[in-house]
Amino acid sequence: MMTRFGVHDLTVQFGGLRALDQVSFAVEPATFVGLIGPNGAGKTTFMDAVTGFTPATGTVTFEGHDLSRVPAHRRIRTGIGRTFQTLELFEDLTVRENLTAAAEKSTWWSPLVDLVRPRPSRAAAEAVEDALSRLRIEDLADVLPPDLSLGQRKFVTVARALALRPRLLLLDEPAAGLGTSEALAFAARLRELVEEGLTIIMIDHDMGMVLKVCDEIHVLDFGRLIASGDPEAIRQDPRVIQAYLGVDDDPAAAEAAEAAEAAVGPENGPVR
Ligand SMILES: Nc1ncnc2c1ncn2[C@@H]1O[C@H](COP(=O)(O)OP(=O)(O)OP(=O)(O)O)[C@@H](O)[C@H]1O
Repeated sequence: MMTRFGVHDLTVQFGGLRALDQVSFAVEPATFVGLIGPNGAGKTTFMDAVTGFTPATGTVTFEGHDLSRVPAHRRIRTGIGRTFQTLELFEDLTVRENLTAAAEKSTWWSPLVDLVRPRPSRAAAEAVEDALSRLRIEDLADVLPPDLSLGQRKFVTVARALALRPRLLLLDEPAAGLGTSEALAFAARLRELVEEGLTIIMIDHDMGMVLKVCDEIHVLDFGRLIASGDPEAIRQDPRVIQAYLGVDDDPAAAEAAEAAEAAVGPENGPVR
């Protein structure tokens, strides 16, 4: 089977700080990948390097193509989508209009097209309806963002990324701020997208959730990949436990360590 996505020796240097240090791994299609690590480990930098938002050395390959020299806006067109930690939507546009704005791939001639045909293309309109139905949020199509709950906003943010029909989706803390059960329900919906063929790489601080829904997990610490494996292997990996327990003056790390410990029980196997 062709590897859908891979990074090799991916490295990002910010002045004297090596935020990402020779990270290499491959991801097979339709896999749910978790990317975890303590604060400042380099997780967001990884997403930025993959999508071309930050300069990096090493290689990024996707579906047989080397994207390393491809600029950020063109990487999106190759089928890589992402969400950001901030949930910014156009607050005076409805959910459907927000998705449509994202789905319309702009080109140098699109302002001219807008003059003669100021309506979404059929392909974009279809992609929007498809994204709404895949996340089962058709009922939110005409709602304005200020009227959305936090949980609904999370779904809309993912739907907006789906409206560009990505085959690989990078999610940066998509469930942040949700309560445990709401986060798990949200992750279960993401899991369904993976079952339908989408590949997802998700950053999240909620170690318990990542261990429950992901097929494989990569752990970063100080920019280095310190462990890779399935949830069971990650649970038991001493370097992972050390990375989380080692930074005990960091409340988020302490919280993650507690979640990791709580997730060790046999009743916490992966949900499928
Ligand atoms: N533009 C930048 N310039 C300089 N240093 C940066 C820049 N962006 C990130 N860093 C540093 O790079 C390191 C990795 O940051 P990054 O945001 O990728 O970590 P993270 O794992 O996503 O952390 P968090 O869990 O807090 O979001 C940190 O030490 C951060 O301070």
